[in-house]
Amino acid sequence: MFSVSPQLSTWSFYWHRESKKRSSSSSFSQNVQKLSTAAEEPVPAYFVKGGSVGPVESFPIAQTPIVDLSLLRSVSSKCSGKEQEDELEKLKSALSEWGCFQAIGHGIPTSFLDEFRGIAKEFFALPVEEKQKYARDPADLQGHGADPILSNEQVLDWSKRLFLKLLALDSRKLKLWPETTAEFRELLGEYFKEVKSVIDLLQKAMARSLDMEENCFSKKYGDRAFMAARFNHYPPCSIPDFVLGAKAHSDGSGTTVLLQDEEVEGRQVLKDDQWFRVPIVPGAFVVNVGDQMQIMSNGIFKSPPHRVTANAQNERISVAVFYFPDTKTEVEPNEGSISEERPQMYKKLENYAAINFECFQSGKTALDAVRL
Ligand SMILES: O=C(O)CCC(=O)C(=O)O
Ligand SMILES: [Fe+2]
Repeated sequence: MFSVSPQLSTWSFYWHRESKKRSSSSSFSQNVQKLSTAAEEPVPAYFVKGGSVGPVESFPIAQTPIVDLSLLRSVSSKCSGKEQEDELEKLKSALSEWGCFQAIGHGIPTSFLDEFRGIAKEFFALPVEEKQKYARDPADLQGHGADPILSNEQVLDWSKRLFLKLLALDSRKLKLWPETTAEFRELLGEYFKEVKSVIDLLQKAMARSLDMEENCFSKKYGDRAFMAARFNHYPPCSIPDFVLGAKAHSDGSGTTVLLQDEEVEGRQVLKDDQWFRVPIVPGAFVVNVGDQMQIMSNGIFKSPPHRVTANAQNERISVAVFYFPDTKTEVEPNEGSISEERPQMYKKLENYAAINFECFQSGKTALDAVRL
């Protein structure tokens, strides 16, 4: 029905090891990019398998819950214990039914989010030669460009990305942080701090919503947790029904926090074999569970397949921040999520990104491969 590919950032851990093997497919990639940019028309390498995706309007709108993060902070004069319990319940049902929700009440001013989107738009609007200064090296994952191409059969995404690591601090490659707009570096540094504190709050709230010790998830991320930002740019596309801005995938992260375009829709989420359009909620983040949180919660929280449709008239941007456990910490279902009715579903594992990558190469789904 759909294929789930590993989220791009999970490839980073394998990039150096695998890059030598891929010189022929990376020249294929460059040729495809040149061809499609020159003609501004998607070439067949972008066509989704199985024909038309269908007109976007034919998909229902997702009634994903809206969770107010201000009610999840420790009980204060702002809310009663009962209000907090209700919001935790809403969070739990959102993550177990949809695997995602719209987060409001995060405390980050809308004006700051608008400014942040603005610098992303400014970057993508730069002339090709300017963006080239921040190009992804074929042997690396950080920088600007298209997704790495691992095989000639891979269907390409109608998008360009700027991928930058944020954590561990020593993995940042500042020379790839654009200097083209004066504030880019400063705003990204600020955005990182804000989103990190939202994620820290969420890890605790997710644990509490399952009646578990509030640090049981966060401590699994280890001393060298991995965090990265992916700025996505989806240009207009002349044949939107036959091309995807991002093909169906689940994120290999623990948690992903996404800032959507403020005007142009495009994200879809899969629930009960049906694709739904994710609406734009002004000032909200879309938060989704990644595969590793599905494992840590013993399958209670779902890592939802999602994708991005193409648009004939408008460009779209989004910024995803992924938070991953340290590759060396052991990830396994938390004890509190295992019971007689819900026996342990997943193995204890290290470096899920590696497993995800190997599975992708052999056409398997990583979450299935790590199931007991
Ligand atoms: O642009 C979007 O809405 C989704 C992007 C996404 O799924 C990703 O970057 O992993
Ligand atoms: Fe994603």
